[in-house]
Order: sequence, then structure tokens, then C-alpha cells
Amino acid sequence: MKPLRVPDYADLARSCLAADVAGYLNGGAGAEWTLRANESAYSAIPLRPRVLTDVERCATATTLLGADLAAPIGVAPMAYHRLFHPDGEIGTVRAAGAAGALFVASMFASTDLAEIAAAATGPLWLQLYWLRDRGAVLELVGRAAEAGYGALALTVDTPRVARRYRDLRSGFTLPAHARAVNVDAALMATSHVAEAGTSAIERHSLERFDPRITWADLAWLRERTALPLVLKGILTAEDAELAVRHGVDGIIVSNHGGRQLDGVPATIDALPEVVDAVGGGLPVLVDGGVRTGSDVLKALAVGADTVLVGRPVLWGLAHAGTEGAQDVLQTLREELEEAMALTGRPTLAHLDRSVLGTPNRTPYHH
Ligand SMILES: Cc1cc2nc3c(=O)[nH]c(=O)nc-3n(C[C@H](O)[C@H](O)[C@H](O)COP(=O)(O)O)c2cc1C
Ligand SMILES: CCCCCCC(=O)C(=O)O
Repeated sequence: MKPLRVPDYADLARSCLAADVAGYLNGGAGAEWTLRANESAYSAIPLRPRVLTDVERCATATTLLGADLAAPIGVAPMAYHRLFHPDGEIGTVRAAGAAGALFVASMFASTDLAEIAAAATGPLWLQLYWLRDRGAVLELVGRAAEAGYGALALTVDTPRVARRYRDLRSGFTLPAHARAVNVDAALMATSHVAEAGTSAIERHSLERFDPRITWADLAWLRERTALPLVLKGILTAEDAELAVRHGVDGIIVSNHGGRQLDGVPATIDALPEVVDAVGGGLPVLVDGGVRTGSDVLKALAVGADTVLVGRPVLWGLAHAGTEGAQDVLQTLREELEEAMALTGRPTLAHLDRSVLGTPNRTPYHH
């Protein structure tokens, strides 16, 4: 089957990946309630089209923190792209560049940070986890600045990696060809020690991630880098207000694709309170469950400035390397453009909450 829609890539990826790798990629935390909610909440929102608005040209181009994007779409930070295809992060960053999309490299990328930067042709950020070893984090930040990364995205929803039952059942661990090559090997060692019935990355996070950090620690990082700082994993108005008060440069509304606290709302449902709390003072990004151009349009209509896409990019990569990842991003951009035309909104500025109908909810099931 030739993939046409983004979800077509999900099946194709599953059929070419080992079961434990597919489980790590597609799985979520706990009962996977939030994982399901992310996608179904988008499907529940009907659209309210306007007609006779001249949609011959619909303009998707935008800017984010001073960088140009062909559309308000980016690649969410995801660890270990080489697990899914030998092209790894070089493939996904090239795909992002070709599609005019933002690329956020994970701290646990399986390709050298400078090599990713050398292959990038578009805006590039680095995601960070706050490790107990602050020196290791700072060293990485210094290398990112030198390599030309444009911003840091600090993930704040992961004091530890959550229980992901698919990974516990498979005894998930990292193979030799997909390791976090940008962090000191000694620090990463336990992330690839197999132990039946456990997840190596969950064990590793308990040892190495720093669960003690608070809002006050952000100043420590800000004093040591001139790069803009974006917080990833905000879900409430209260935390959005604190983020603004602490002078961050952007917010990513995220529940980690349903991989961290199970039971939190779908991100499209959390987005309005964050957008309203921020009040336009900062860029607000969102990720989780975005599978169609209409989903992108809905998030923008609620007030997101840019939408990040996670698993679909890795489905494309797993199936067809760089080309597959690029096709996923290109398809989303084209579908967004079509959704703008068919809802009668020729520019991004025309996308506001009036395009959204009342959600048609069926209750989520645990
Ligand atoms: C395989 C995989 C690895 C991930 N690794 C990271 C990571 O290293 N850092 C991070 O902040 N988020 C990570 N995430 C979460 C994504 O950044 C993003 O929040 C999520 O995938 C968005 O949901 P979606 O996959 O439904 O688009 C990962 C997600 C997946 C699927
Ligand atoms: C010890 C490495 C942990 C990597 C976690 C990557 C991630 O965020 C994910 O969701 O998986």
C-alpha cells in the first residue's frame, strides 16, 4: 500500500519494526488513557466553515522566535531516531529542513549534535532533561550554542520516566546501534542494561534525572546560557503564569504524547487555559495526537503558534527513511493548506476559535 494519509504510516512502521521497538514508539504510560485521549479529542471537534472568502491562496508561512517556517509545524523532540531507521536524526533533520519545519533534537539523540546541526537547513532547537549531574547538562548546552542551535526546550513533565507497561513487558532496552551519544557514556550506561520485566530507560531515569528541581532553578540555567528557554510539558494556567513570571521565552503544551502522567487531559483540551493565561505574551506550542492537517488547524484556532508532531515523523522514518519523514511533514502542511481553504480562512490570522464547533464527546474509557 502506498501511504497517502499520515496514519497509513503507523501500520507500515509497525510491520517493519521489532515488537519491543514498536511498543516503545507507540506506547504510553499506565492504562494509556491520555495516549488515546490526545487523538480522540481532536476527532471530537467539528469545524465551522465560512464560505465566499477568496481562498485562492492560503498562506501557511510563519515565524517562531525570529525563525522562518513554511508552516507552523515542527518535529517534537524524540530520543534515539536510529532505533527506527539507519538514517536516524540526519534523516529527520533533513526532512524537517526540506519541509520548512522546526526540528527539536532530543538530548538523547542517537547522532552527534554537531552532525545534526550540519545537516539542518531550517530552525533547530535542543531539548534537555535536567540531570543530577548539572555539569553534563551545561556541557551539552555549550556544545549546542557553538553548533548553532537556536533555543533550548527544557522538558518539565519528567522527574522520572513513567511506568510504560509495554516496555515493562518487553524488558525494553537500547541496542548498541541506538545510544544517546551526546551524553557521557558512563552516565548513560544503565539505559542499555537489560533486566527481565523492567524498562532500562525507566531505571536509568530514576538514577540520573533530577526530581528535586523547582521554578527557582530555572535562573541557574538562564544565567549560564544566552539561548532562549522554552518549557515543554505545561498543562495548566497556573504553571503557564509561573512560566511567564519566570521569564521563559516560550511554552510547549504537552503531555509527552501520553507517555508520562496517565490521566491528564488531551493537549488540545489543555491548550485553551494555557493560551488564555499567557495572553499572547509568549509563543505557545502544542504537541500530542496531531495526525491530520485539520488537527493542526484546530490547534492554531485555539491559539497555538506552532504545532509539534512526534510519532508520525518516526513512522515515516521507519518506513522509508528521510523520504518517509519528509512526506509526513509535507502531507500535514498540504492538508493544513487545504483545511484553511475549505474552512474559508486564507491566512493564519483568520484562524480563531470561531472555526471550532462544540466538541462531540464520547467519554474516554480507562
Ligand atoms: C519514541 C519517543 C521518544 C520521545 N523522546 C522524547 C525526548 O527525548 N524528550 C522529550 O521531551 N519528549 C520525548 N518524547 C515526547 C515527544 O516530544 C512529544 O511530546 C510526543 O511524542 C507528542 O505526541 P505524538 O507522538 O502523539 O505526536 C518522545 C516521544 C516518543 C514517541
Ligand atoms: C534514560 C533515557 C530516557 C529517554 C526518554 C525518552 C523519552 O522522553 C520518551 O518518552 O521515551
